Amino acid sequence: MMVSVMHTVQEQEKQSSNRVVLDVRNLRVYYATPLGDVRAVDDVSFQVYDGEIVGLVGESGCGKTTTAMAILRLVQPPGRIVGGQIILDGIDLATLHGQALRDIRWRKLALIPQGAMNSLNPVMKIHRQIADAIETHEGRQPRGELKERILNLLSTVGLPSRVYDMYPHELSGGMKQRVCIAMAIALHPDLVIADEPTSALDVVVQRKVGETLLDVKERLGVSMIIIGHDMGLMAQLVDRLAVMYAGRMVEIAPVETVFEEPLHPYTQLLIESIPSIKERKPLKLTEGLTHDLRNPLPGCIFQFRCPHVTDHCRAVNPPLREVRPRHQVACHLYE
Ligand SMILES: Nc1ncnc2c1ncn2[C@@H]1O[C@H](COP(=O)(O)OP(=O)(O)OP(=O)(O)O)[C@@H](O)[C@H]1O
Repeated sequence: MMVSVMHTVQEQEKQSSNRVVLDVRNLRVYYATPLGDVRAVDDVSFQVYDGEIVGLVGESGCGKTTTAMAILRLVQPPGRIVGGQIILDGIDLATLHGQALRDIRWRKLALIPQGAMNSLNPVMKIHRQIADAIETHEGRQPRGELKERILNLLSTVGLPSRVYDMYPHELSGGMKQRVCIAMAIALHPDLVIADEPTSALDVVVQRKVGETLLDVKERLGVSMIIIGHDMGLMAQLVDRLAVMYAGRMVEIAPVETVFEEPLHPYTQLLIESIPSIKERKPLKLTEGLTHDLRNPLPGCIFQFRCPHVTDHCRAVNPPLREVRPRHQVACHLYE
């Protein structure tokens, strides 16, 4: 009997983790410039499952932040969403405007922006800032309940209750970043997007903030997209890694697969370039030509740096294809 109950619970968990929370389809975001449109995000598709952390990686300028801002519908001019769907719990955010969009933000979808911890208000106590985030969306709350809720949030992100009455300057960088995480989860969103949540923190604190994010995911079951460069931190944190290159998604796979058996030549070079103290390896990934994002040539975007390039790669852009469950790659080598 006990076994069958446990089995049922496991089955339910398995089923719930098969639920797609966010489905990004063929997203295109361009920035208008005097020399033509920069295709910062070009036909990007990926899914985030319930209770999953997806890490978004790729070199500077490949379109990670633009993808995140587009999901939140926060792309600023000269940027604009040119096409695609951003389906969150069955609603296409790309079609929403005004109040409908404001209702979704924070309640269903929360952002921890790059450098969030430095934008806390220096003259406002922590509890007031978290209270503001709650009351802006839910209206005024009874004092006692609000206090209890804020203390609960602080405890969820591993902060002591004395932080409630403190000012930002009294907190370390890691503590401030935890306050930002508390604000992001205050309204129980389904999905949190964190843009480089550990940059500007020292290594030990980075790991601690990483642990806090994992803990929040496990306790609240919230799904997350974490943008970053640090592959070590990604290995610690994420379930799947999504690798972007020059505005395109080139591979998305379970994190162990990315480290052990990367398929896309760019992912392979990215993994081979991770420094190791045991084995001093030469840097495989050279700086090099990419497509001009304003004037992309036909074919694969990685053709100029790819060690396996063929004429077919120069002529035809490989679409993202599923090679195994939850593992997709955009490369002609795997057709
Ligand atoms: N306002 C703008 N006008 C023109 N091009 C822009 C603008 N903002 C971003 N871009 C271009 O869009 C592309 C994607 O930028 P984005 O900031 O999304 O990359 P990223 O991967 O997040 O980089 P980083 O890791 O440095 O934050 C880049 O080529 C960038 O130069």
